[in-house]
Amino acid sequence: MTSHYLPGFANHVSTEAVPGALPIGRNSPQKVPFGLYAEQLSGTAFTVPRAENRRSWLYRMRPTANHAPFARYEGAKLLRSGPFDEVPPSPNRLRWDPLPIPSEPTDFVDGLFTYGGNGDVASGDGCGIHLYAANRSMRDRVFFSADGEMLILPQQGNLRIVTEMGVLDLPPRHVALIPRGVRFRVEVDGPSRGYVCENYGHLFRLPDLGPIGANGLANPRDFETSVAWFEDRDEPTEVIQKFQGRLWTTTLDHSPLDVVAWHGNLAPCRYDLARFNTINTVSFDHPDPSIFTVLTSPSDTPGTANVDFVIFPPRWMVAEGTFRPPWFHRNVMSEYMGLIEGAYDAKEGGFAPGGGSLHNQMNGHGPDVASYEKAVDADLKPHKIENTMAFMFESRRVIRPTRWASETPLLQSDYDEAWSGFEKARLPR
Ligand SMILES: O=C(O)Cc1cc(O)ccc1O
Ligand SMILES: [Fe+2]
Repeated sequence: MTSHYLPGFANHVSTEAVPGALPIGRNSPQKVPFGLYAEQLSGTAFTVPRAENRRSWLYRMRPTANHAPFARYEGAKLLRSGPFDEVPPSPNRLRWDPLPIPSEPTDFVDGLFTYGGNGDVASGDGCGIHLYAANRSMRDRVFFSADGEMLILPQQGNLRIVTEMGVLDLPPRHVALIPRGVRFRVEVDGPSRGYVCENYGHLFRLPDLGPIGANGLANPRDFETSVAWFEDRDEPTEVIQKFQGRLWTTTLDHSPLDVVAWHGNLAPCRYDLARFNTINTVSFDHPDPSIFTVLTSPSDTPGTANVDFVIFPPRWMVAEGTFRPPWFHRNVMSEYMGLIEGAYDAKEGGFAPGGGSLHNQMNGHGPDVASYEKAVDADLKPHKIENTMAFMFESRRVIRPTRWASETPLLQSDYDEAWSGFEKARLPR
């Protein structure tokens, strides 16, 4: 199996795995080539403005509609959805050690652990924040979320995400975006761990660039969209769906990854975070982290994101007369952070790849004592931060941890110590 890609973010593309499979000039001809079945998959309401409208037409070997009833699925026991009301949301700064790789055979679906989230799947806003830890590929089963699109960030292990609309190879430092409803299986090549943002709200899009201009940050051409690929496999295949926060299962007598051709602007894509054109100060002061936004899911209030996906990539630090790491702050937005590799410049210890932290609305955080002292004493020569890739899911709504995330021994009980022991300022007498 080879994977190929088409360049661009949310472009209108046409792709066929068998020449002649894609109808020309109309979406739903009386007779589809080869007896394929035409199916529209919409990601936005039909009548949203054209610039926001996302949908694709799929041409498949059997209609999706042909299935037995779904019954409740009892795996993935720690997967949760909004509303997140198992425990009162904590104002405390929380940090978790890396999620261990399971010792039992576990695939991507059963290896999903929800740390928290906000909003509500029923009203279509907010997000769920999950980690996965898996050691085997999904076999004879596929998954989809009817509750939101899934942003997947591997931290350890290469993923191959085999979807209805093509194949994405996804090593660490890449991100994949799988539209709501698209069925996929995740194949692993060994112990695998990573982060998932399940976005219940408006679809992720590239942020506006304002005075930055027409280029910069994540450039559209660097997103890679899958091309049509299918399997003609008449073997029992389980379909697990997440619907209104719960998992459901049914079994088909064939693989539903049978889309021979498709066209449209709603499709899985991937992006190599190394392509991010990082923009930062060349004078003084540490900019607001919005300068590092890769993708944003807007809310209905302009500039106030349902979720921003933000990265802290390798970059030159050149600011003069400046405290260079992130400053102390209390924000109206809430922040979940994870680490793909290396270390983060605001934390000298305790924030490890595969771990995570949560800093909720109005609760003070910033550099720990050790990174503060190091930065205050630093010789401010140009300096390159290398071998690092932290990220943030930042949201207008408080991120409410799940019961599991609030009670797991992975939660660091001493996290507040990161900010204890700062010397009192000395005022002139
Ligand atoms: O480390 C954090 O808390 C994230 C963060 C980074 C930054 O550069 C500025 C503000 C901010 O919240
Ligand atoms: Fe922060």
